[in-house]
Amino acid sequence: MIDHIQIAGVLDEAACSALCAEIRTANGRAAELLGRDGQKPAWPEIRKTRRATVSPATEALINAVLVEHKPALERHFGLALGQIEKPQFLHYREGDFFVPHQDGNTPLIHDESRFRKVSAVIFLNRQAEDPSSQTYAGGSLVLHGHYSGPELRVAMPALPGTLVAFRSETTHEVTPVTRNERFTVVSWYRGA
Ligand SMILES: O=C(O)CCC(=O)C(=O)O
Ligand SMILES: [Fe+2]
Repeated sequence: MIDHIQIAGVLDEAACSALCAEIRTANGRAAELLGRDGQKPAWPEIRKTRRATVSPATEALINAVLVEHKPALERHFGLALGQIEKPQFLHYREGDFFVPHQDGNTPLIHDESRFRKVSAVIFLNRQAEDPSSQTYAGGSLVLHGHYSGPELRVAMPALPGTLVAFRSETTHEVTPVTRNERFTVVSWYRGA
């Protein structure tokens, strides 16, 4: 079992569509590793995605959603959560991906990421194999089981408006997008 939680409907379909449109047209840049402002772009063999700069109102909307669902995550993971990191608004185009990685909370790495306890991803559009202008193919968020256990890979269903959260030390990846564009918002809850 890979500890995670899915909460459907944190944003409605209209809000998801509006967000996708805003991310697509907003200024953006190659996303970094760790998401630190001013950091040099990630090596393209590790992470390839565009990070958009959205309006303050949109950022406030997402912050409110992340705050609203914090108690459910605290109950699920049995953790007291504190600060929420600045959300990232991600736009994956064909060929974009993020190799298997951990977001933080690993005792081996002593950087900002050690404060991250729970990672959250909000899906903004739908993954589907049959072509439609509204959906994308590939681009699965796949959680990996702990290396010490049986080999386990669990793809998260990408439903617009669904929030998926997992412990930040969980290895996960985004497989390459093979058709169209994928939109997500990601953020991290730190320990209280
Ligand atoms: O876009 C996603 O589904 C996840 C991205 C991710 O793993 C990250 O930004 O650390
Ligand atoms: Fe991640």
